[in-house]
Amino acid sequence: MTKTAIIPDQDALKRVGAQVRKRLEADPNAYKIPSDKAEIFAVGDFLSAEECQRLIRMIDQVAQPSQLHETAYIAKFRTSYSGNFNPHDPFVKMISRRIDDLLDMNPICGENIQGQRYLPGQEFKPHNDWFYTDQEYWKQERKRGGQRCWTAMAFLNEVEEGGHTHFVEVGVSIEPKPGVLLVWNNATPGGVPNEDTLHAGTPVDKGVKYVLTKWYRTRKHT
Ligand SMILES: O=C(O)CCC(=O)C(=O)O
Ligand SMILES: [Fe+2]
Repeated sequence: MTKTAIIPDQDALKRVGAQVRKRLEADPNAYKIPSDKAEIFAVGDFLSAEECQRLIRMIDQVAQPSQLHETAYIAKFRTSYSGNFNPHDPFVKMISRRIDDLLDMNPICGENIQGQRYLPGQEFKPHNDWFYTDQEYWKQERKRGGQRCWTAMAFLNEVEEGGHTHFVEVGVSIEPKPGVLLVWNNATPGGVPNEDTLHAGTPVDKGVKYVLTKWYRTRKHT
């Protein structure tokens, strides 16, 4: 007897994949990283130096109270500080909309933008941004917008040493450059969560690293 695996949100992943790909491929500012394993694009100067500074200050403000807490977390899976920006802040809204427009993504599918700060020694170990649909948490996430389709991540500063975004299976390691936005499809063109999007924020060896991340769902995020 043959068994056909059901891939949750496959049709939507396929459709949104095609929509965003079309937009990015037509954008002269979006550089496609050569790979047949995953669709990854880089957009230079997506954020101005002033915008990066302002976002860094916002991350520092929200990160302050958890500083003691976060040093105790070193050596775990995701050792950086992370927190949501205020989604009602006009400046955050403007940046968020600009990302929606760049990707031609429906704004209702976007999660709140997250800020992250990595101090020396901190990292985000290899992971996929898409959800494992055989896990307990999927029961919730399925109802909250479903599978994650695209990720947009911006580097906000120069890091003295380390802190790359390393796509382990694709074999590319991207060095933080302020204002650069990385965008990738978490699924294959056929709408299946793509194992080859496995990526890490490698340990910061020297300096501090600030990034923002916006994940998109295939359906309305709630
Ligand atoms: O900091 C990085 O380079 C990676 C961040 C990341 O993977 C994420 O926010 O999902
Ligand atoms: Fe990630």
